[in-house]
Parts: sequence; structure tokens; C-alpha cells
Amino acid sequence: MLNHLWQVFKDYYKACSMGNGTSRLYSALAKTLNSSAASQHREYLESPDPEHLEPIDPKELLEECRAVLHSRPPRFQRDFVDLKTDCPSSHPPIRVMQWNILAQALGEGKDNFAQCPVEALKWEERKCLILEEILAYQPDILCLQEVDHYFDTFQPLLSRLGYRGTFFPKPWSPCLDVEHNNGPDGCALFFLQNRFKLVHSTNIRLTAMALKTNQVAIVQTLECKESSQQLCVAVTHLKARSGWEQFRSAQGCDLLRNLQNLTQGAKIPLIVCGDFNAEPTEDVYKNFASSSLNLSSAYKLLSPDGQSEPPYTSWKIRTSGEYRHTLDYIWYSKHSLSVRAALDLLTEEQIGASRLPSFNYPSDHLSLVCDFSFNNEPDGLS
Ligand SMILES: NC(=O)C1=CN([C@@H]2O[C@H](COP(=O)(O)OP(=O)(O)OC[C@H]3O[C@@H](n4cnc5c(N)ncnc54)[C@H](OP(=O)(O)O)[C@@H]3O)[C@@H](O)[C@H]2O)C=CC1
Ligand SMILES: [Mg+2]
Repeated sequence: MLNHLWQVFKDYYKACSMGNGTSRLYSALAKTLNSSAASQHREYLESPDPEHLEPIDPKELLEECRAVLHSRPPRFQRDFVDLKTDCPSSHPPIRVMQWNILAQALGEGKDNFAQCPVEALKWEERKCLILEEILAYQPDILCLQEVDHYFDTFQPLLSRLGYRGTFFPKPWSPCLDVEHNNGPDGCALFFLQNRFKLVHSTNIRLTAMALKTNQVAIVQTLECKESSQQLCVAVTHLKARSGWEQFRSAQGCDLLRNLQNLTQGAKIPLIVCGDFNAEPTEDVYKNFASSSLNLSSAYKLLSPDGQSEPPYTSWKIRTSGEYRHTLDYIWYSKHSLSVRAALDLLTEEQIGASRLPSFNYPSDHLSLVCDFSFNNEPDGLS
């Protein structure tokens, strides 16, 4: 106990000398004094045994994560913006989270982040920041890109939190080029099993100009247990880098074609989450905005006129320069779904001069979170 307290105080001085806030520290200190702290006893974080299936209380996992992160600056506050409160709904909203979490192997071995300290990228702590973000918003549906710790971290932990997960790795993941990698990165889709039943699941290797590419998508049809309404959800991560705009556009066309079939010609309401690696000026964005699937991009609703995308969803400094781009989107069927609320983005001040990732935030992409409801509920309330 004394040793642990001494460590907490050492961490306190370290945090102060870094000029960071101390609220995490107070919480860790209180925990140490009040109980046999979770920081000493990482029951969930250190035993992600796939055979271990007892449910986890999200609050307890969050406490474990906070104990691991006690010497880091506190999480930034992000608020939900209410967008549609006039229409009452008899069912709880469906919360959807879209997030490129940054593959561990790419962050350490390929991305060339120039301002992010290497200590901020340590997996044992960074994974707690990622889990903390997921646990803070508790999405019903979670769509992730750049997942290279599915089997050892996210699948075992999230399944004990009540999620069913699906992972589809990239066929030639660039993670595999990195020494000591943890396997390929890919897309993952999780949904809460107490809210949805899986009706249909498809893994798609996207094509461009009739050729198979290195980019993938997962598309699932879910049935809401409360309303019996069906919902189709897709997650994707399109080809990165400038010079590949036509390639991304072709991949987007392939995904749209697949989605036409999987939604039975737009009959089933659809949500598409992705890191499209494309600004709104690109063809792939325009094709999604004008498709016969009648999709709209949820985060436009945060702009004053409801017509503009946010100024950024990804902000980083590489050795090659600073990159601030809007690349991530949550598309939804605009006639059958409404966005009731959306999580505001981090401000430039919160992101800080070194940009992302950082000690505060684990990825170079921000998470996007929206609450949806169906427009036509069977009981006719909305
Ligand atoms: N062995 C083989 O035959 C093959 C191997 N490969 C491997 O895959 C790699 C390419 O795969 P592909 O899927 O097309 O990759 P992408 O070009 O789509 O990028 C892969 C990752 O790199 C990140 N990234 C984007 N821009 C940069 C940058 N400027 N510097 C560093 N990282 C960046 C992206 O992150 P974000 O999305 O966040 O921007 C993305 O997650 C090749 O480099 C090779 O290693 C690929 C095909 C065949
Ligand atoms: Mg990346």
C-alpha cells in the first residue's frame, strides 16, 4: 500500500511538471486510500481470456482504465448537441459511434507523427484511452477502423460488456510490415445484443475498376428488439493518400452497389460509418450524397446552416507536414431516420498545438457519435 501511495505521489509530481490537470490523480488517490485500488488489481484489463465470459460492469472497467491513466491529463469534455427534440419517440435512441482508432503498429511504425511523444503511444495506456472513450459514450453500435488488437483486446472485453463483434482484416494490412506487429488491421463492427438481433452479415473486399483492392467493409442487417424494425449498418475504411481520388471513388461506387442489394433497394434504413479518407469535395463524397439510397451526412447538422461538414475530423503533424482534414462520416437514410443528437468535436484549443494523437487523445481521428431514431415507429408516435 505504502509503495503504491509513493508511486501515486511520484506520478502527481510528474503530472504537475508536465503542466497537466490533476483530476485523474485525485480520483486515483482517493481510490488508493479508500480501497485496494483497481490500479493494483487489473482484473479485466489483464485477463482478456476468450474463455472468460462473465459479464463486466462497464463502470468497473472504466475505473480500471482510469486507474491506469491516473498520471495522464484528464479527458476533454465533449457535449452532445440536441438536434431534434420536437418529435417524441417511444423507443430509446440508437447511439452509433464511428472511430478510426489508429492501428497500434501504424502509430508506432508507419504514421511518422512528428509531435506525439512515443510514451503517449504505449499500447497498455493508449488502449485504456480508447476503452475510456467507448465506455464514456456507451454506443449501441460501434464502427471502428484500424483495429489491430481485435482478438486480444476489443473482442474479449466488449463481448463481456454485451456486444457481439465482427472483424474483417485488410488482406495486405500495412501493419504487417511493422516489426513486432500484432497482426493485420481492419474494420470491426460491434452491436449491443440486448438491443439488436443479427439478421444478416456480409464481409466485402471492395473492388475498383473491376480489381480487388486492399480495402474492406462489413455490412450487417440488424433487427431492433424493442421495435422489430430492421436497420442495415456498414463500416468501411477507404484507400488513403492524395493521388488516389479516382480509386476511392470507384471503391465508394462498389460499396454503394453492394448496399443497394443489401438494403433491398433502399427499403431497409441504412447507416454507413467510415473513414472515407476523402474531403467533401471529392467524388466519393458527392456520389454518396447524391445516391439513390437517399443518404445524408449526420455531422453536417452541427453546422449553422446544416449544409457544411465540420472543419476537421482528423488533425495530425507528420514529419512531412501538418494535416487537418474532414475524412470521417456517418451517413444515414434521411427519409427513414432522424439524428436526435450529435457529439460535438474537440476544439482546436482542446486538441492542442501538438495535434493528435496525444497524451489526452489516443487517435489522429476524432470519434463521431450520433443518436438516431426511426421516423416511422410502428406505434405512430413520430
Ligand atoms: N505485400 C503485398 O503484396 C502488398 C502489401 N501492401 C502493403 O499495404 C500498404 C498499402 O496498403 P493500403 O491499404 O493501400 O494503405 P493506405 O494507403 O490506404 O494507407 C494505409 C494506412 O496508412 C495511413 N496513412 C495515410 N497516409 C499516410 C502517410 N502519409 N504516412 C503514413 N501513413 C499514412 C492510413 O491512415 P488513415 O486512413 O488514418 O489516413 C492507413 O491506415 C503498402 O505500403 C504495403 O505495405 C499492399 C498491397 C499489397
Ligand atoms: Mg491512420
